[in-house]
Amino acid sequence: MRLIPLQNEEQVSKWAARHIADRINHFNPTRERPFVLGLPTGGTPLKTYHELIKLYRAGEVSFKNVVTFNMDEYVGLPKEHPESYHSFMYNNFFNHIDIAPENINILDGNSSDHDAECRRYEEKIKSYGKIHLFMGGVGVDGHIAFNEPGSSLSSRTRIKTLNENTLIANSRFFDNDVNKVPKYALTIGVATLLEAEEVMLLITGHNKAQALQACVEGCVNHLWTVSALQLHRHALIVCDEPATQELKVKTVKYFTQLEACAIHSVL
Ligand SMILES: O=P(O)(O)OC[C@H]1O[C@](O)(CO)[C@@H](O)[C@@H]1O
Repeated sequence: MRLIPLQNEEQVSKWAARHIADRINHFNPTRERPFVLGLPTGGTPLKTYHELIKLYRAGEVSFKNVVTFNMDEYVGLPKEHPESYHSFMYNNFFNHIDIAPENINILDGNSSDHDAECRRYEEKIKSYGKIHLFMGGVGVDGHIAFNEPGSSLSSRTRIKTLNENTLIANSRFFDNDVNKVPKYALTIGVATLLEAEEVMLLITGHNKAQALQACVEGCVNHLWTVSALQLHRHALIVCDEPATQELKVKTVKYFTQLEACAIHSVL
């Protein structure tokens, strides 16, 4: 695991956007051999999307030969709803870059057969071989994608019931009315995420400090599904100072020193 402790959200988003652009450029994708990028929604990655758009406009990265897979989508919310993850992704990212529409993959939360939709998604990922880089965030309770506490660490893409913490946290996007938040979502599984070649999580803010601690210092535990990242060969956590509040000083120092002198293998 690499932990990149930075000062603030702005530094986190610039670092993460630069990392994604570097990975794409180093891969040198073509139509026949695209770069496959996994993407999240939520408040945390918003600034990273802004930074990626800036890099695209500056000619420093192109998404022409990039295929994307989103982590999750609410069940039963029309695609056109302003809070659907479809709307989020198009409004905040896809409409501003040169990605081909046919290269965008988002789970359909309105399909008539959710199990079949989840199987189709897994198959589609497999058809590209693997996801090269999956960016993610984390819930206050340590969930990755919508893998709520207690989710199997070997789970695949499926329908999940959202727990009360998540409904309350996400009610900020639904007029602060918890009853307006969809109760279910389709989500990639923990195992689906772990199969990506590299996983980069953005963890910012005081309210994510316990999740970061569980991820870096805790035991691998299904109650904090983010801790499954410890099983990944190339897990990368980019965090700000407020998120490190629950980590030991020794832990932060250790990872800071490592970054100062490490030689990173090329994936
Ligand atoms: O960044 P936020 O808004 O705190 O969201 C936390 C997490 O909740 C989810 O939206 C649920 O999937 C994740 O994708 C996200 O990382």
